[in-house]
Amino acid sequence: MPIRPIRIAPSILSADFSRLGDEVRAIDAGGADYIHVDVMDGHFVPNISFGAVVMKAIRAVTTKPFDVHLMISPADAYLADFAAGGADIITIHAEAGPHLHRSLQAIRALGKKAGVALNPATPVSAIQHVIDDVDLVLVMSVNPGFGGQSFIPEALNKLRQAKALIGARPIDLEVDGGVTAANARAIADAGANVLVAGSSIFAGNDASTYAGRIAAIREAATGRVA
Ligand SMILES: O=C(CO)[C@H](O)[C@H](O)COP(=O)(O)O
Ligand SMILES: [Fe+2]
Repeated sequence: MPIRPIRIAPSILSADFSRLGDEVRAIDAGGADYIHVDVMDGHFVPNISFGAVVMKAIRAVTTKPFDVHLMISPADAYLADFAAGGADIITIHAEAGPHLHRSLQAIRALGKKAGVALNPATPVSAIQHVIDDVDLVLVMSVNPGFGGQSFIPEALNKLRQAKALIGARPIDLEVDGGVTAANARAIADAGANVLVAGSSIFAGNDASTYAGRIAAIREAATGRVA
C-alpha cells in the first residue's frame, strides 16, 4: 500500500472553458482533492492555455488546494503572480530554466509548496540535487502540452526511481498524463500518491459523471471502495 494518502487532482485543461467556474464547482463537489491547473506558454510546450488571471478568477469558487503545473520557461518572473492569485502548490519543470534550485527557493519564499516536474525524456537524476528543496515531484507520463494523450508505460519505471530517491522524505509523488481508472492501480503500486486526470474525468463535460469517475480512479488506486 502507498504510504501517503491517494489524492485525485482533476486537470481543468479538459474542462469546458465557457463554464469554467461551474466545472470547478462540479469537480469540487465530486470529490476532487486538488484542482490541477495547467499553465502553458507556447514556448516550453507547443500550446497556450491560460495564466494567473484566469486561475485567480476560479479561486473564488472552491477552497480545494490549487496544484499549479507551470509549463512555462522561464518561470521565475511569474511565480509571484501565481502565489498571489491563490496557488497552493507551484510546480516548475526541471528543464525550464538554468537555476532550478533558485526557482524552488523562490516558491517556498512565497509561502507555497514547491514542486518539480520531469518530462518523459528527463532522468530522475536531474532532480537529485534539489530533492531536499521540494514538496512534490511530478512525473510526466505524456509529453507535456496537451490533454487526452496516452499514458507512456515507461513512466512506471520513472515513478519507482523517483520513489527511491524520495525515500522517507515527506514529498508527494504525482503522475500526470493519460491517467485512467484502468492504469491507476499500477501507478499507485509504482509509488505515486497524487494522480492527475483530465480527459478521463471531463470527457463529455457532463458534471453528473464527475463524482463517479473520480471515485473510480481513487478506488482503483487504493484498492478500496469508498
Ligand atoms: O499537464 C498536462 C498536459 O501537459 C495535463 O495535466 C495532462 O495531460 C492531463 O490530461 P489527461 O489526463 O487528459 O492526459
Ligand atoms: Fe499537468
